[in-house]
Amino acid sequence: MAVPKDCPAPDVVRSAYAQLAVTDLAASRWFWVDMLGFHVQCETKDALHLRGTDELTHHSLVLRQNDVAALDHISYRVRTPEDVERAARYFDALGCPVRRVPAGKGTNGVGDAVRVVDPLGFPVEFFYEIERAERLIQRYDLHRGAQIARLDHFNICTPDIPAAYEHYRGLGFGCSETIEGDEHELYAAWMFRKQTVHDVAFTGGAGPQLHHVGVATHESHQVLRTADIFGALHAEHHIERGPGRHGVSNAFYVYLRDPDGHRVEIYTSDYYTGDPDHETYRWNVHDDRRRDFWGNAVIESWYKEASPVLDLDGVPQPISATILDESAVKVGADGLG
Ligand SMILES: O=S(=O)(O)c1ccc(O)c(O)c1
Ligand SMILES: [Fe+2]
Repeated sequence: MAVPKDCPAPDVVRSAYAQLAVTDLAASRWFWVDMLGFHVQCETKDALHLRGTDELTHHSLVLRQNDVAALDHISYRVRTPEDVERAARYFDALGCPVRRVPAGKGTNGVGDAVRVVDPLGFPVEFFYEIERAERLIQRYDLHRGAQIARLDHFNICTPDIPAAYEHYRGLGFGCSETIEGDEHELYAAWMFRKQTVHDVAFTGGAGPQLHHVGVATHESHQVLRTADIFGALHAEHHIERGPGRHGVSNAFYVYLRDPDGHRVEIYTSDYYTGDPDHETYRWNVHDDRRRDFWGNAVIESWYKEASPVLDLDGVPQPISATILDESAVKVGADGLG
């Protein structure tokens, strides 16, 4: 994937928010607010703007009423207002669809933004300005459900993992971990701008599709509590995978599916990646501990199901078949192959 020579990449600070199109806003409110404990920063007749207890900006998740369940866009915050225009020029030079979204014309609370369909087919927004929000870190009286602290990452399904890796390297992302074959074929990668394991990760599969949104809690007992709450309310069918310990990232996790099937990971206890010479940790695809450190199998829906994505006009995008994914090789504990 070529990197434009005379168009510097925008300086991405972090994964900032995901905007999900949902078919029943009330049912989604039950899942994301009542059960998971996201805080409602702003509610309109057709959208909810939510955030975690540690987040000081307007939102990290937007749920928008729509006739189709899909990803509206993922969004990265950039370091300066000038980086918003840099993003427009960079993606324009890549030949991608680019749309400038002035403050007030896009997502509530967000200032001037640029939305693109990136070379992998994903709708992605870059912004700098966003409304500030009240500090809730020590409002323990308001911490409920899973006690979500903040958005941590996006995981995207794409048929060409090496192309995804090259695209995000071009945006200046580091690579913390990979899953590779015996000849170093790339099956998955975790990439970062903030100094943790990832802001974005790639799962081999038909794409472009959103695999999941990863949200962080402070401690593993909150991951366990999430599973207990869903069990207590006989909503256990929303639990898809885990709780467990990841090999990659070392995080403690549980995956849930929301009423539309959007996947969310409750995730905690990964690690620091901020040194300039941070080295990528490489897992072999045949290592049964890579996805679950205790060797537990990964349910097939986790590999095969994901959310479609919309283009800049809200039209669902076609998905292309996989070039190479883990199910193409015997992967032991996953029970695939
Ligand atoms: O299942 S993996 O250990 O590969 C994994 C690691 C980190 C994640 O955020 C994830 O979703 C999945
Ligand atoms: Fe994840």
